[in-house]
Amino acid sequence: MAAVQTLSSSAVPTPPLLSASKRQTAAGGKPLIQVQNAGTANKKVSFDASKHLRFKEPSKVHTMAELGYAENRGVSPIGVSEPFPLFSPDAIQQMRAEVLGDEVWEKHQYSSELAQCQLRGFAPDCAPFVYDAWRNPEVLSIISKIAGVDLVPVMDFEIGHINISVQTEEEKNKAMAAVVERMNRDADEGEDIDPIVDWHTDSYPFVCVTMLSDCTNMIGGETALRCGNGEVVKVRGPQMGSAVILQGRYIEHQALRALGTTERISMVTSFRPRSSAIKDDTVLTTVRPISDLGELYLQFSEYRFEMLEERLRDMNRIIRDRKRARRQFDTRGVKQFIREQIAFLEHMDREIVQDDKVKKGVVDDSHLVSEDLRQQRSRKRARLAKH
Ligand SMILES: O=C(O)CCC(=O)C(=O)O
Ligand SMILES: [Fe+2]
Repeated sequence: MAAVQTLSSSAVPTPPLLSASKRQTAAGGKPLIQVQNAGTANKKVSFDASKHLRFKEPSKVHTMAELGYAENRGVSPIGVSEPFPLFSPDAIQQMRAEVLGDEVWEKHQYSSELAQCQLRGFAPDCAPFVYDAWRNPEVLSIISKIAGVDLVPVMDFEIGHINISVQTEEEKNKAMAAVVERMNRDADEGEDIDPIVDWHTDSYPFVCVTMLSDCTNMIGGETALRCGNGEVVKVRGPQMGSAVILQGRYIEHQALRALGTTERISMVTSFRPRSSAIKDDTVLTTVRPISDLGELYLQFSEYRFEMLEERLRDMNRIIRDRKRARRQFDTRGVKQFIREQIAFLEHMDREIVQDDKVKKGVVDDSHLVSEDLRQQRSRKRARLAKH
């Protein structure tokens, strides 16, 4: 097992293993979660960047090169940022009130092998504040500057994806006791067997992970990243109102389990480059089994077809301009362009899997790049099958 280092300077203890623990989440029902401090959230508030932003630059961003990856692996040389303050406490309360409303839990809750409880696709209908926040030009400009590339939300369905982990006070204490007991037995295999979100690469180029829970007493809860050389490093998780930006399509990562708190609710919004000229390696592997398929396929097709329209228009302009300038037709260049667009369409055809072939909650292994993580996953499957 590779050594684990911490990228951040702050001393965050490693969340150790819990042998037989089962994180309690809302599988099916809505847990009791404190939604608001008296009154704020009942008022309908519109997102206003001048009131709701508390942005401060991250202390550091780590490049792909620093993580041991080639600079041209992704769509930007930036790999991951340290956590940075983004939204005001009022904004977070407003987001919590929208996200934790009954309608969202009834209509938009999903669960998969990778993560036990997620809320998805609710923002346009049920969470106008969340929806507007992530489409706000000032917010997009902040995210883009840190990411090193101009970004837009990948599609409406992915605005405000929520990962939920909740436990009662009693479960929290039990989990802590189990960890202490395990540490005494010194049985650290270096593997978090009950992470909040297991090892994966994201389906989309960039994510912004925003914390909606109070993490003052949280132990763990960081993001583990796998470097180019196989080493595992950790980035400090964000505090309430803070965020982390990660080029998650190109870096295997895992959201480590959090101890010492009764809830960890994170909001993960996914982004793609604004420019249609930049490659779009988006896949639907991790999201197909936890989505309204019709909605996901429609939005994926819509933005990819728009990209294609723009690319074709741009290419037409180029060939007409050459003609006007009395230059020869660029046969080689145009053929290359055609091949790239064929590959672009073939990629779409592969990602849009027939509805009856998609199993709810079941993710295959194509989101894992490294052989040892694939093996770790099959060991875990075997272990779960026994219980
Ligand atoms: O909850 C988090 O910290 C983010 C987890 C993650 O990597 C994901 O949802 O893709
Ligand atoms: Fe992720």
